[in-house]
Amino acid sequence: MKKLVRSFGFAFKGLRYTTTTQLNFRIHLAATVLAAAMGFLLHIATNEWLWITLAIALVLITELINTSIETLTDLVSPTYNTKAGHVKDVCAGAVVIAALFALVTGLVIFLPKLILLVHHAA
Ligand SMILES: Nc1ncnc2c1ncn2[C@@H]1O[C@H](COP(=O)(O)OP(=O)(O)OP(=O)(O)O)[C@@H](O)[C@H]1O
Repeated sequence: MKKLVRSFGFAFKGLRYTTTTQLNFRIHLAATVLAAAMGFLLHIATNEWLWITLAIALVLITELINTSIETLTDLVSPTYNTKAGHVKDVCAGAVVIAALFALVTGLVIFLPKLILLVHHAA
């Protein structure tokens, strides 16, 4: 049990490190809060919550892995190296794919509801 608590402590240390050092992660967290607020305000359905949660998790997880691999790359290759560049670029590509998935998911779920809201208000 003590070991489990310690592991959670390390995991939160990693989350804190990423939050304090990575602007992109903070932006993703802000987007998470915005999406959750919109979800509550627009009363989205259970299956829509699942899609939004999946999109949020994918973006945050890829950003965490990206930060981890970036840090490791800097440790292994502090000077310029073409392969180190590729490693970082590929990781950044994974984050972009996740972010695009989140964008499409958000648009598909929120846009029709927002359009309806605007129509009703007009
Ligand atoms: N050691 C290196 N050798 C070759 N190219 C590198 C190296 N370090 C970085 N690069 C190139 O510069 C780009 C940006 O690297 P950097 O480490 O600044 O990532 P970043 O996404 O800006 O990180 P951060 O999220 O910390 O701002 C990489 O994607 C890669 O193309």
